[in-house]
Amino acid sequence: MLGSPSPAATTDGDAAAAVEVRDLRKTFGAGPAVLAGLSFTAAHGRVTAVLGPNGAGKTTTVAICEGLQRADSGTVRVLGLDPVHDAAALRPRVGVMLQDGGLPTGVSAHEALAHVAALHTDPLDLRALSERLGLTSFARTRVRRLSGGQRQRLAMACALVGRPELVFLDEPSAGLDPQARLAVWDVVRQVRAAGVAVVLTTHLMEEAERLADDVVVVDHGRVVATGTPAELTSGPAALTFRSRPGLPTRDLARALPVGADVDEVETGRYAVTGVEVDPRVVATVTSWCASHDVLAEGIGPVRKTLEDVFLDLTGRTLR
Ligand SMILES: Nc1ncnc2c1ncn2[C@@H]1O[C@H](COP(=O)(O)OP(=O)(O)OP(=O)(O)O)[C@@H](O)[C@H]1O
Repeated sequence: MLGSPSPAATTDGDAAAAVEVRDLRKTFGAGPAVLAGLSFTAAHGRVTAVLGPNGAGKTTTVAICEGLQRADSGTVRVLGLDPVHDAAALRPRVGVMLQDGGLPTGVSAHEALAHVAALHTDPLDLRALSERLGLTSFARTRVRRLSGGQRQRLAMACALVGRPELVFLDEPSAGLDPQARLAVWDVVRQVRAAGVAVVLTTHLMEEAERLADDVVVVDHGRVVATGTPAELTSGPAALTFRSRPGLPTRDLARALPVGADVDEVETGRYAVTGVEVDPRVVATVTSWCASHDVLAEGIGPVRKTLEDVFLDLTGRTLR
């Protein structure tokens, strides 16, 4: 099976987390704290997606877990080991896909992958892996001539070829076309099914929603929410409907139970929030519309998406 961890690999107890990060703090020079007490765990055999606005500290956190950077304080255990002191022991057990690829540029894509495979005792079958990730059509192309998306896929193959127990994927589908993205998601699901822990960063809410078992939302160097996508989006639904623009929303809110808010969320689209959407609330909105000669179309409850939750947690201001 694609991605089955090397039989030679040993796991430090199933109960222990694959990654355990406690109270990480990091400041670069005289700048503000990039990590301000960040803690999370990632479990074996699950996909953990780390989300956060630009500059939130995701890449820095992952780089510390990979042993590429050091925190000022806090603890990190990766497969029960210290990523800096135990780097040699972790190297064959952890796959890393960096945002900038970190690949040799003067060799062909196939040579680069074969080189990484040769560093491992029981690498995956290169042909099967290349086919899964669609590398075959550019296997003879020099890495420096690859497109961004081709390079991404090659970097992912290099991260997986050694049958790691844990793999870090930094924005694995950034810049990929829809076909390649689906191929990458399939591969992630396969390695998870083989028991591999996957920690990925992403800006794609759809990716997190469809792929992640656990989501960690980071902002300003701290974790602001964790949970499964279902848990994070399980809050009360909004009642939405379409009608003519400019309805007197305050007047409608006054007709509803205390705590209800009514907003025109986009031109001619309204959302009632702040109250449980029950039949009485729907009836109140409908009868208010009737008494104001307002036709409400498509009225019904709508659950929050992960993007709604993300924007609620991290705000709408550009970073
Ligand atoms: N080597 C460095 N020297 C100085 N500042 C740095 C360094 N590396 C990261 N930073 C700063 O740390 C902050 C967090 O960066 P990081 O790359 O971890 O964010 P991120 O959440 O991965 O963002 P993005 O989504 O844009 O990739 C940023 O403000 C960045 O400028």
